[in-house]
Amino acid sequence: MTDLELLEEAKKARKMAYVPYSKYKVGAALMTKSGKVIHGCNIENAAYTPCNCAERTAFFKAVSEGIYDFCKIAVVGGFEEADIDALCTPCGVCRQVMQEFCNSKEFEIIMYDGAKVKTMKLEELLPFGFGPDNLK
Ligand SMILES: O=c1ccn([C@H]2C[C@H](O)[C@@H](CO)O2)c(=O)[nH]1
Ligand SMILES: [Zn+2]
Repeated sequence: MTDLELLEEAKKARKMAYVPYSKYKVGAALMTKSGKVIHGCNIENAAYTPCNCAERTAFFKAVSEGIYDFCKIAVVGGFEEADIDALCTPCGVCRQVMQEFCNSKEFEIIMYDGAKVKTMKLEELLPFGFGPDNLK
């Protein structure tokens, strides 16, 4: 699957976003090394703190099913009524979750601003990250 196709999967995932508070819908499509795609959307909460980002929804869905061989993730975000108009970069918490399960030199984050695709390695988004290797 190409990066553009994975972005299309993220757009499909975005349709499920539960965002009564921010109205900002995010979709993620997480791909494994064997080509399986796991969708995630952001899920908000009246108490705000329990809000879950689209990226973490995808990761936790996968891990809860025993899937760990992650290859890349596509992320798209934008306000409910608008299209995807600006780059939606993963928040710090989601970057940390990626660090837990992915090789930061290899794992790619694919983003889209409505016109251009931007692909970054996790290592670029989270330099000097603290992860499982630090506790070995
Ligand atoms: O990369 C991001 C950035 C934000 N959000 C969500 C969290 C919240 O529901 C809304 C506004 O921050 O967007 C994500 O899901 N992923
Ligand atoms: Zn996040």
